[in-house]
Amino acid sequence: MTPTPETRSPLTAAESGDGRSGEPETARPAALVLDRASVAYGEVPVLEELHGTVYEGEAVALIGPNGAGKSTLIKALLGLVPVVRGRIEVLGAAPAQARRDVAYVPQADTLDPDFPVSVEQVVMMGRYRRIGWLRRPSAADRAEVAAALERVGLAGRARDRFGTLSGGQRQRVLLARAIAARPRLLLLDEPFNGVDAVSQHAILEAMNGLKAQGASVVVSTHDLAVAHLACDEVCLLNRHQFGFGPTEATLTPERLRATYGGHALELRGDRVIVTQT
Ligand SMILES: Nc1ncnc2c1ncn2[C@@H]1O[C@H](COP(=O)(O)OP(=O)(O)OP(=O)(O)O)[C@@H](O)[C@H]1O
Repeated sequence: MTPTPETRSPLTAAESGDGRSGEPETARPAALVLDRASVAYGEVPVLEELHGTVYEGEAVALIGPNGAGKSTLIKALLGLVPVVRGRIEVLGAAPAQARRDVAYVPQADTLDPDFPVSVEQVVMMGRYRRIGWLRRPSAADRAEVAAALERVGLAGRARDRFGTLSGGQRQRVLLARAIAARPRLLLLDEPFNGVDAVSQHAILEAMNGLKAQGASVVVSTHDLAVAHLACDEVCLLNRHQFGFGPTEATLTPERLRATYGGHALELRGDRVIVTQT
């Protein structure tokens, strides 16, 4: 018998938690299809045999230890790291072809806080792909920027210098920049790292708002509460896939322990704490 894609994962199909291994439950188009995909920077794949689907208007949490390959998967969705086996489809196209409709908020804040630029100017950067670099932003572009800032709870800070904001607020500005691009798919790499509770709440609200508008979200996180509060699906990763499916059914202590492999792991409330590496 030819093994199903799930049985090639470290856990069997039944264990993998893919509650949707049969036909999709929804008629909505797929935003993201992983079809036994392996991803590699060079010869040796960093990620192998990923398999699952995320539909439009849904969010998926990528959960796994440091070095599991979460950022690599996000880069593969942007077409920056090659798929060497299988297939990844983003918004019905190859990842590199879908870039116009995908927005990305990277893990580390790559914008120098000392760079003399206002919050509004940072968010306007998200519009340039649509406006073109040579045209001046229109009133409609400024309205988009204002709406994006409103969505992340920073409506009153448009004129402030970016560098004067707290780390959590800067993260929200970068999220607003991504929202202003009107993405159909938003990729967030560890957006909650080192972020205060108010910013965390604002980011979650913004994610839910985008989903309500039909956009899809991929978010890497160590925080299981994020998965429960804002994600329909989880993808448990540690070089292989240890589960992909509806959040409640997939996030079991057994699967989390398997995902975190050789690390001593504690589940404190909704957080995964790696106590020993
Ligand atoms: N540009 C690169 N070239 C070669 N290998 C890389 C490159 N970037 C990352 N890797 C390797 O790929 C593996 C997965 O790294 P990745 O950053 O995707 O993990 P992660 O799950 O995002 O971890 P973290 O939570 O620490 O950011 C690691 O072994 C890493 O060393």
